[in-house]
Amino acid sequence: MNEPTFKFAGIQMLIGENKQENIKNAVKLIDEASANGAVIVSLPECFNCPYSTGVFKQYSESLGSSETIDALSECAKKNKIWLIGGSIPEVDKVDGKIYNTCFIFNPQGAVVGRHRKIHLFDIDIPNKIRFKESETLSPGNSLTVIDIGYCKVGVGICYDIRFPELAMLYAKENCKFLIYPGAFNMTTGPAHWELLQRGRAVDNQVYVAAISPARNPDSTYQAWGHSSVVSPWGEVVATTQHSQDIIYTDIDLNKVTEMRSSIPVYQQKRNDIYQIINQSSTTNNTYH
Ligand SMILES: NC(=O)CC(=O)C(=O)O
Repeated sequence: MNEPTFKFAGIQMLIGENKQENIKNAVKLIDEASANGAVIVSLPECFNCPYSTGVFKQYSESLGSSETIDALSECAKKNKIWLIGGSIPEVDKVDGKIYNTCFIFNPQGAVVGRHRKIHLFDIDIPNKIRFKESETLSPGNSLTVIDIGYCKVGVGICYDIRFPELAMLYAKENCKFLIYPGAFNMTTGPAHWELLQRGRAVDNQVYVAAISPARNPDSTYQAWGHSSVVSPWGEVVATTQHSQDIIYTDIDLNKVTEMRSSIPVYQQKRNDIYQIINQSSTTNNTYH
């Protein structure tokens, strides 16, 4: 077996209320990750604004007139890296709806993917946390698969990780690496963050990365942090605590092949009993 290995970096950045400062911080940390050899880098969910339904509209931007997208495009091009641009509140120029959107850039700086969070984070855990993204956001309707040359990568945003069907569809599309910019909190983070990543990784025999903001004591939403990468075997191969940090790991595609040949669940699926079907258009390559 001689599959390629490549370096991934996840940026666990501190996010505040000042959009320009957030963008500046993101660019500085991406430059650092690239200088340390990362060829693919991911930012966290809502990296240019506070994670709060009350402010998404005010911070929202559209492709074609977005200082955030322009800065990320320039940064990907300068560093010649693949960039999974966390997420930002995106307003659609045609329908006016706001989405929680991850823009993805190739090493030439072109937007090659746009993942709009499919499953909105609507939860109510009595006396702990109530959050309703659907108060201001609309859900996306398609999967996002990017071929980065080394392998195909499937992208989800935060709550999307709770839906095994999405990860299974990505595996069916032959993705070997799933990346979820996310922002779990102090209630769900300790309970589910790592468990879900390990579950998605082992079920689908893929690498899984989940990249969080750093915890900001001044924020109304306290992010769990603990950005991590999990191998197809289910081991946590990179992680951190809750402060600003960059995590690095070598994504060794031999590990995917080894796992798939030693425990061949894909050949053992009982498609005569159950099936998982993609009913969306897998990727939408026309952006406005
Ligand atoms: N923020 C999210 O979308 C999801 C989350 O925090 C959770 O599922 O828990």
